[in-house]
Amino acid sequence: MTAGKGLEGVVATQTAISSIIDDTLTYVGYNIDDLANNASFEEVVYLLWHKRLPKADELAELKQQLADNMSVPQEVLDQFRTYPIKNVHPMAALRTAISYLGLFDEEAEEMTDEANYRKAIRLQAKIAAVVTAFGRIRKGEEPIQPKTDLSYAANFLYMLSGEEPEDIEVEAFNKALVLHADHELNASTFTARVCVATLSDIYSGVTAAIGALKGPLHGGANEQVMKTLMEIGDESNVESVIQGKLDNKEKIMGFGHRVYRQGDPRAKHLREMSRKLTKLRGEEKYYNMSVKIEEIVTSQKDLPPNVDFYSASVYNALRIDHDLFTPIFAVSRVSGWLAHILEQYADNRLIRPRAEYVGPGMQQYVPVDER
Ligand SMILES: CC(=O)SCCNC(=O)CCNC(=O)[C@H](O)C(C)(C)COP(=O)(O)OP(=O)(O)OC[C@H]1O[C@@H](n2cnc3c(N)ncnc32)[C@H](O)[C@@H]1OP(=O)(O)O
Ligand SMILES: O=C([O-])CC(=O)C(=O)O
Repeated sequence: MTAGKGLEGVVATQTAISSIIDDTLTYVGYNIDDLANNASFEEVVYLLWHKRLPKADELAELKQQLADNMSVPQEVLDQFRTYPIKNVHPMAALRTAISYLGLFDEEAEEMTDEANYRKAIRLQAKIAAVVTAFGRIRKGEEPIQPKTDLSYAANFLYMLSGEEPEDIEVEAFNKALVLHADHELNASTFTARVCVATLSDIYSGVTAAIGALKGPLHGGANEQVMKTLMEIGDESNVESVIQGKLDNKEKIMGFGHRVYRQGDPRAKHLREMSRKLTKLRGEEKYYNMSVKIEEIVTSQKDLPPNVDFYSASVYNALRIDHDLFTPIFAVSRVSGWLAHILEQYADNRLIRPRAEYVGPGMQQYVPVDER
């Protein structure tokens, strides 16, 4: 029997990295609420890659390795200045940059566990530098070198703005990174696993995953949520704009989910961060508009917000350009992609399902001048 068009409900592999059971999300058995409230992003990276939480010295070592590996070859930065068209989307630039980075990695084709782990560290470190450098270079600003004494979350914000972030900004950004790190067999992770199951290399797997994350039905939704908030503009317009979209059968970005039915457990953490940060900035309208949208969509369509919905107003309050929201998702999710890539290599089988043929029956070839 043919599976549903979107493979809904199909269990395509086994994983020990994360699970969604009865709308509860866990990373290696730890509830996402616990991790969001307590863990640093670096701890989560370690957890996903080693399937256990790090001891203090192991965490310190990983933090050091990430900080030490953030520099990016000059050639990768220089190519950001060469695009023939204006307004290249940062996800397109990121996809190219990660693929290009592979050309500077002496171990790119080395398939041992040790080499793959070293590449995972390099990719996790460099992706933050790539996204922040692109965000600056396109505005005519120079990239900023990371500070080795800052956390991963703080370094990202520092490399983007050039200013050391406040504690609350680091808290919000760290939480967002923790919440986006992994999510079972979502579309981009599945893409990464399919790619490396051919025994292709890590750079190919991550590049493919970035392409899948870019779309607005997946990671690209966070930028679209901000677009909706900007279009609404003012709290008084929420009802008319959202009702208009629903009447037109348009999707409201940041709502609905393929797996969650009662709601995405990550959304409440981002909602609370959005409340706090927008208040601090005197920009409560983005939070208030979001809450109103949630009320309308939940009551009319019975669709709760997903992780992308409140992350938009959080990143906006962190003064991040709207088209960098999805690259930030990739900065976090690469940790999950890498964990899944390593898990796939460890027990590999080519992923190659079948398709049910629904085209014409047998036909006779007719030469072109007789057609
Ligand atoms: C990190 C992430 O990837 S989270 C998801 C991010 N994506 C988005 O926020 C984009 C908006 N949401 C969507 O497009 C969808 O909810 C998806 C793609 C996430 C999940 O889609 P599916 O599991 O395929 O749900 P499906 O499309 O079957 O939706 C069921 C019904 O709800 C409707 N629906 C689903 N999402 C929305 C939405 N955001 N706004 C309005 N209606 C919606 C569908 O139109 C459909 O209605 P119908 O039965 O009358 O045709
Ligand atoms: O799991 C999914 O389909 C999408 C999602 O929420 C994620 O990737 O975080």
